[in-house]
Amino acid sequence: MSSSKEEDGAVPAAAKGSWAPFLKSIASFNGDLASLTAPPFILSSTSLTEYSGYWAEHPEIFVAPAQEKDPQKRALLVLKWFLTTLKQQYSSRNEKLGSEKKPLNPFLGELFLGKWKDPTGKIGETQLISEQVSHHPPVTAYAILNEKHGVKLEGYNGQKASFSRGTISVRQVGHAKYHLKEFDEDYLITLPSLHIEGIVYGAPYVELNKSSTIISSTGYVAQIDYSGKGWITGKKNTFCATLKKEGSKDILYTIDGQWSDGFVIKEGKTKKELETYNAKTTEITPLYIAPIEEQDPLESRRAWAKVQESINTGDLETTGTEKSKIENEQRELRKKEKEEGREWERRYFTRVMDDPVFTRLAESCEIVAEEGKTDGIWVFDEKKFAQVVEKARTGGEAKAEVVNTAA
Ligand SMILES: CC(C)CCC[C@@H](C)[C@H]1CC[C@H]2[C@@H]3[C@@H](O)C=C4C[C@@H](O)CC[C@]4(C)[C@H]3CC[C@]12C
Repeated sequence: MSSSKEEDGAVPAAAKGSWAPFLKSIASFNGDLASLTAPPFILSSTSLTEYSGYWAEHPEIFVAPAQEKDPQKRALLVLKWFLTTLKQQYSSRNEKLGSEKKPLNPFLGELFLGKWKDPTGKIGETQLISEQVSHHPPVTAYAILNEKHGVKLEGYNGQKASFSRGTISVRQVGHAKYHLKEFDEDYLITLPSLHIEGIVYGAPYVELNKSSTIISSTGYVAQIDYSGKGWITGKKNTFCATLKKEGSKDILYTIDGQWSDGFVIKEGKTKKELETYNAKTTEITPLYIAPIEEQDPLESRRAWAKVQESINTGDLETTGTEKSKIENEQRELRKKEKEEGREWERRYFTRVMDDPVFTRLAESCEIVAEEGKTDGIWVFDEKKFAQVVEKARTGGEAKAEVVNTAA
């Protein structure tokens, strides 16, 4: 874990009294991030269901592999896309809001829906479907679809946390699958574990740990090793990735850099520089979502509207009251379901015990055993999706759209 003097005094003066008791409380933390009572200045008004959108904030990079005929170069483009998502996933709150924040804990069935439009017509529309498929333990499932290029990303994500030596360590449970229709090609993406730095200074930020992997059905394996700023050497958010053919020691490509800053792609043998990527200057495409009044009552921004407004204005009393209203409503729903002997029907996802694509690709890495612990695998249910699309079509629910301006 790193430390620096510049982080001293990061806790806002008015909040200083609440940070020490918070530090004490996390020392006896039980691993359930949702149950952490964080001081108000560290609360975000964004629900965790929104985080699924970080996978495709550069739609042109998301669909680029679909336009590449060479399987080796395609595997490289998938790795490149994955690396470009890291800045958004893990440091965007820090940059926008001044520090990492604690997101709103989504309720079961919560939805976050949107699309990235494409006025050029070259990329086509990319659609986001994110749904909270479990509340205890919290699990968010997502699908990101681009019909024009036949690209589909689906996955799910939960977190297991622990506290030791002044930091919160988080292991991500779940995985993502990237599918290219034209080549009938799949990529299994494992999720990096992370820890929160800067907690003692009241300026939390995320650092990624160890390594993660991308395995393709065409036999390419990418390994990404993460490291951070140490006491003496190293830069924050550093990584070093390699792409190899499965079973071979030859490195086809290397990609090195800082995921929050930029990286360089080089050819393995010759070390010839092929491309550089600047994470700071590459603009994101804003997600378009329906205006609140036209959203489904289960959609995140509509359901949490009052809580979000009160967090943003610092009205703690209303935050508490409005949050309790949602929690009580949820408790009532679960009670009723139990009495009636039924389970909440997920709108877009289904839990399966065996996913052939996952099993085939996971065989060559260590994640199979881990997945067993998640009590099944959440998959995007095309049938359910088709039914929702049909219902919207016949019901004539044309939704107007606005730019997503939230932090
Ligand atoms: C700030 C701290 C004191 C409270 C703890 C907040 C904790 C629950 C947050 C902090 C970072 C969050 C990660 C976030 O970095 C990015 C992602 C990637 C996304 O695809 C899935 C969610 C996840 C893992 C967030 C989970 C909630 C975390 C750990």
